[in-house]
Amino acid sequence: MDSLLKKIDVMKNPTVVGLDPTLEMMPASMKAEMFEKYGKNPEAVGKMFIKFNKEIIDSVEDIVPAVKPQIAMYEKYGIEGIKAYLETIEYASKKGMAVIGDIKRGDISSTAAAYAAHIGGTEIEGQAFDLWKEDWITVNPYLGIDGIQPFIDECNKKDRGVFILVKTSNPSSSQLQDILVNEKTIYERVAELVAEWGMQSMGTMGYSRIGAVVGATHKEQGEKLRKMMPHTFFLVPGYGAQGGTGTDLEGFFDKDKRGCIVNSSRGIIAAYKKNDKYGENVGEAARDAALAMKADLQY
Ligand SMILES: O=C(O)c1cc(=O)[nH]c(=O)n1[C@@H]1O[C@H](COP(=O)(O)O)[C@@H](O)[C@H]1O
Repeated sequence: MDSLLKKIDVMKNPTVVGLDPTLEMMPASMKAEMFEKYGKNPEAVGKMFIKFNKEIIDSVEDIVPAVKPQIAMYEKYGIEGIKAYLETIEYASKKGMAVIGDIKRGDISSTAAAYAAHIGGTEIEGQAFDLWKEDWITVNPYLGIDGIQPFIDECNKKDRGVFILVKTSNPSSSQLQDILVNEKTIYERVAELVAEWGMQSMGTMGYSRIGAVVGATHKEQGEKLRKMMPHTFFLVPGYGAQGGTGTDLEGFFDKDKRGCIVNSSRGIIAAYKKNDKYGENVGEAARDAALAMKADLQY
């Protein structure tokens, strides 16, 4: 936790660039080059994603503290996609960026323990393998603490962290998360549990390594959750493409303007498509969009 907070402080920028590439997002010349070299197949798409992500990372590494690759975008292309996911993580880590693996796992304890290899690595005959190398991952709390504890244990051992879904950014999040039970919504109850679970794992800067996902599209709920969870760090998706703005997020931060890292994926990585002046210059457009986001958050 402390290292992510320090990176944010040093860069004076509480944002994370979401690496959610799609085939449709790839520049035409990159598509043509990779299809020509590898054929029209998953390998070509994997190579495009690596090249595209590296361009983005190179263009923002000095102004943005973290990236959040969304594993679904890579899993869509099978093993070749996963290779691109892993190479992206390795590249971002080498550049000193924090990596939040958006994997949203959650299952019974024995299965969660296997998924926890994302954080803790895996062991074969006494030999340790750190296969995934994410610093943080996202997890789903629907199964309760036995689906979460294996991740917390590995985070505590390896000095890594998790963000647990509390109030998600999507329009139908209210369908389950806002149901009232004994005068509290489900998401408030989850928030209480996440805050309690986080007490096992406090850093030295006032925040736990057990964080919460709170959507930028829910201004009032975010403000309420900040008050309910003073030691829980928030991953805040939903900025930009989903409608969240800087002013919506003022109450998500604490009084020192800490406590959040705000994600934008399409709004940054596909910014080149929004203005003809960029042509296929993915990196320059991403940098400009990342700087505009920082300014919008008044950092
Ligand atoms: O856990 C997440 O990151 C997440 C939680 C949530 O409530 N809403 C949400 O949009 N996300 C992820 O954040 C990213 C948002 O992408 P953009 O809408 O393109 O900025 C996607 O990878 C989503 O899967």
